[in-house]
Amino acid sequence: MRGIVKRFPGVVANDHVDLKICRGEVLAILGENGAGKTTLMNVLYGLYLPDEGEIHIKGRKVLHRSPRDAIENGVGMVHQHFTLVDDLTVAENIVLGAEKFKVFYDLEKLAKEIDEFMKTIGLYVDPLKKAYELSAGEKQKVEILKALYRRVEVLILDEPTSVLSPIEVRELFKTIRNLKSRGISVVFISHKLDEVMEIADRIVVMRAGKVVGELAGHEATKQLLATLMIGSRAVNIEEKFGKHVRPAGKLLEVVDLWVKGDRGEDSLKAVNLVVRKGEIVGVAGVAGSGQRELAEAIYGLRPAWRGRILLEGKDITRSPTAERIKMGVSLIPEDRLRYGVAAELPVYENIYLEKVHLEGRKSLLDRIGLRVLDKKGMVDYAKKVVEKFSVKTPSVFTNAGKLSGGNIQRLIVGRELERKPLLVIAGEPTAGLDIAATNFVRKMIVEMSEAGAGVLLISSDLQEVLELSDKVVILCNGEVMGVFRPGELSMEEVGLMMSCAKRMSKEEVERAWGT
Ligand SMILES: Nc1ncnc2c1ncn2[C@@H]1O[C@H](COP(=O)(O)OP(=O)(O)OP(=O)(O)O)[C@@H](O)[C@H]1O
Repeated sequence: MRGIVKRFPGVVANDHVDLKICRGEVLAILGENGAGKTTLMNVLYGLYLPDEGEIHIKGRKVLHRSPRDAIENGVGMVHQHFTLVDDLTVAENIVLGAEKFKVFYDLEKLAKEIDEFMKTIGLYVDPLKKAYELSAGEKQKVEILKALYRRVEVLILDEPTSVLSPIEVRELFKTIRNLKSRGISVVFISHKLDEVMEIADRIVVMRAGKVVGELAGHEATKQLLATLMIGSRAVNIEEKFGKHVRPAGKLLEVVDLWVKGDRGEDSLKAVNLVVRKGEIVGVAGVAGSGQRELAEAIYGLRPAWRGRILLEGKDITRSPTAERIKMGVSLIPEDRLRYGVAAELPVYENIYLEKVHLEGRKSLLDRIGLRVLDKKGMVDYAKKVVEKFSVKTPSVFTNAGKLSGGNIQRLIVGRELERKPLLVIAGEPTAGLDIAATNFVRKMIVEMSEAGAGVLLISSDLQEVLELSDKVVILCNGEVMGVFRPGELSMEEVGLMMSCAKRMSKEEVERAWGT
């Protein structure tokens, strides 16, 4: 890629970028939120036409007007948000849209063909499973297989590990090494320095739309990478967050909670849970163990068919979400693009969304159902949140969907924390955030708890859960496997519980909640 320039209203996302990708290498692209990584790869993948610059593949100048052009030229991309069709099988998803795909086909024959294809690649998912039955790791495998089926030679993975459990990350790395040995080039976008240093042959660092540094994987140190990414500003890459407050009375109590998942299965079974004022309770588990359903049930987005949810002793099991918000419950949803923002609304309206519930019915007009919004007040408030949480956006009038992934996350975290909730349900609050923003959000969460709020911290980053939480609960298959304080169990025991291979007795769990 030579001299790539891509401008959006108010920002130069890529500012004369040169980038070389060699055959059979793993190239990592690092950079702070909004540095321009995804834009550059979207240009390569034909999602955006650059304003200036050229792309050459194997010495030939190409023009990628659409992903179809890119795929034809051997470039594939797996986005952070998967694009599989839920109701189709793995085999159908892999061939869907490929040139060889026919409208009429024999599913069994197709499955057999795909079965063989997967075996030659060394990457396997049951071809007859429906996409909705797959775990995040399996979905990602299917996305990779989909690209490989189209014979791509360059595979772009945008933050591929942010949705994976530690075991799935190991598997992905095995896959990447396997692809490399077959001469396929992998572009790896990530914020996790350990992962980048482990897997990358070469690392390119971007800052404010420009490439500011390049080094070989084996030369990299965390400090070096952080300095390149952030420039002269100092950043503490291993910042620790100690908590100095003792949890007080019960804030949230979940009693014998049973909740159905999207497919009617029991995704939470007899879950008991207590969050005290000033306490951070971490929820750990392999993705898809019931974490999302737990968050949604407490926030009122998913009904409980058995059990009770109490907030400060008041039964809110059947209360609508709006009422829970008024009572001080706040949610940072894990699927931020789908549930976190209204992409077509400007930043300021997104920030104000929940405050509308909070302010109640003030005027007469309000009471007859006509709400008068104070636009200047909304804009001023949004500006304050944007500044405090360093949301990078051309202005508060820009549509939220136009922000980079990390900046959307900052917006949501800012909106939720700024209204000083009583209970914060934080789903993957630091996924996709750069080092500075991760530190900032962790610090905010600790500060909120120190100010007396209760926090339910749901995170697939086990290190994060162990570091921040007063107590940790492990979910597997929708059941509580254990409750403990960080340090009380070995990592091995934690791992066994995460895979349902070990569970604490009922009495032990009850005792742990009681303390
Ligand atoms: N479709 C778009 N319209 C307007 N602005 C955009 C669009 N896509 C990206 N931008 C802007 O371009 C800049 C670079 O965004 P990009 O998504 O490439 O960053 P990134 O390095 O991938 O960040 P992150 O780590 O947060 O995902 C940001 O300021 C973003 O707001």
